[in-house]
Amino acid sequence: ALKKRHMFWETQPVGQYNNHDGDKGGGEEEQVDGPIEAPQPLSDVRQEPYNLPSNYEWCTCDITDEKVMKEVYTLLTNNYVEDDDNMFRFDYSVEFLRWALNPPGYFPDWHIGVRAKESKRLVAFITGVPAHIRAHEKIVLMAEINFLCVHKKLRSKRLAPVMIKEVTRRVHLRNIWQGAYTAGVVLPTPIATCQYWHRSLNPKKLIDVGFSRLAPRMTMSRTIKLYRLPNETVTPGFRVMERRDVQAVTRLLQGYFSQFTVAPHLVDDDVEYLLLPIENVVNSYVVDNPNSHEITDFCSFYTLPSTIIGNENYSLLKAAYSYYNVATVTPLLQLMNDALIMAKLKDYDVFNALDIMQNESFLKELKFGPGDGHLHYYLYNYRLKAPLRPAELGLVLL
Ligand SMILES: CCCCCCCCCCCCCC(=O)CSCCNC(=O)CCNC(=O)[C@H](O)C(C)(C)COP(=O)(O)OP(=O)(O)OC[C@H]1O[C@@H](n2cnc3c(N)ncnc32)[C@H](O)[C@@H]1OP(=O)(O)O
Ligand SMILES: CN(C)Cc1n[nH]c2ccc(-c3ccc(F)cc3OCCn3ccnc3)cc12
Repeated sequence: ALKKRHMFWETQPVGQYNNHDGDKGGGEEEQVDGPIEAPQPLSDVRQEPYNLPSNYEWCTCDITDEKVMKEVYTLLTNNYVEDDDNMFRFDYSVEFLRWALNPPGYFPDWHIGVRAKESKRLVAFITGVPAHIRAHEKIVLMAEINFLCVHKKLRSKRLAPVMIKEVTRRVHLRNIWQGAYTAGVVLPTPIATCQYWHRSLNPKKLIDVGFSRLAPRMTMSRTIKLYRLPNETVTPGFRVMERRDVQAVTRLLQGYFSQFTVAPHLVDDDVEYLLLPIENVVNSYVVDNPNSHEITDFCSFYTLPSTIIGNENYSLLKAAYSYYNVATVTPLLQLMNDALIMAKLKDYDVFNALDIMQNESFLKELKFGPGDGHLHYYLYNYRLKAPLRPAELGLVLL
């Protein structure tokens, strides 16, 4: 069969199919894990931005500026990722975007926009945030790339490669040479391909909007009963995470991540920033053992609604996404069921999870159903000897 050509990606330091009959390049010599290209001297990095089509200009989007954030929000809510049937489109909120783009050590000039010179309208966007990511036993400072978006009216003009080269250039100027990203599309070359799963919390709404369908021989009332959850959690000591829990949660996470081949390397400041609860952005809970007062377990989910495209009764699908969860005493199944109970109490319609980490151990039993697509994980300028199984992945990108 004809192999799909990637005229841009074949020029990039990513895993390639060298000859196009599909067998892996690299021939006989042993593939080792590690950078594909060596770092360049900073004086060799292109100093000026890449050329944009005339009538367009680069801008740096200041995420502390309310007006700019509104423009970013509006571009994304109208032009960002849709599901395969174009029924839903991610609706990242302004608070969520500010949280996602502002982690400790962030670089303002990695929040890159493209504006039309005349109207000054924001027509494209791409972001990077720095993160320490461990691959096997190596901790590498990488750029996590996200929110690549070109306005629907400017698609298929090869603008995306320019955006990618520009963010790469700015990352290089900070002496960082690796990147990490995920996408629903297949590109050269995934380090892992994961499946997403959905757990209905409000089955009636999900069926009304066409997100899910009534199972054969099931009535609506039977379906509502099937997904019903108690209105309080069952684990003794289960409570909202507080600042005083940060050190304990960091220790739990570092221990938990050590089993995965690729995982974030989080320190207290990261945990405090990423995992302390923020209303409508991220919810996190600990199990504080009532006797020992030891923090033995942790679970979290983030808030990412989707616009329901063209439905007259509902405009928004309120979705919770499983984030990081560590169970050392409480069974993971019970901990995640408590997370579902909290999500239902907070009026989410659906709870989503990838089959990464140990998630496969609870998905079916907690009545998750498989989603209709995949999420592919990628590293830039870093080769892994072999692709990973989802269970070997400990990294969640927003
Ligand atoms: C050292 C640090 C390194 C940092 C950098 C690391 C790398 C970071 C990489 C970025 C990671 C982002 C992660 C992220 O944000 C999470 S994935 C979400 C991406 N965004 C969306 O899906 C929003 C809706 N779609 C759009 O806005 C456009 O369709 C986009 C902008 C996606 C493509 O615009 P377009 O008008 O439809 O297309 P052209 O401009 O004509 O360009 C076509 C070329 O773009 C390649 N393409 C398409 N989708 C891609 C995707 N999701 N990643 C990478 N490449 C993607 C495609 O394969 C082709 O190249 P090829 O000919 O070689 O096949
Ligand atoms: C990760 N981050 C980079 C955003 C992103 N980009 N591309 C994607 C493709 C799938 C998922 C995803 C990840 C986990 C999950 F449980 C469900 C998902 O998508 C459902 C299908 N869908 C797509 C859009 N609206 C609904 C996220 C993303």
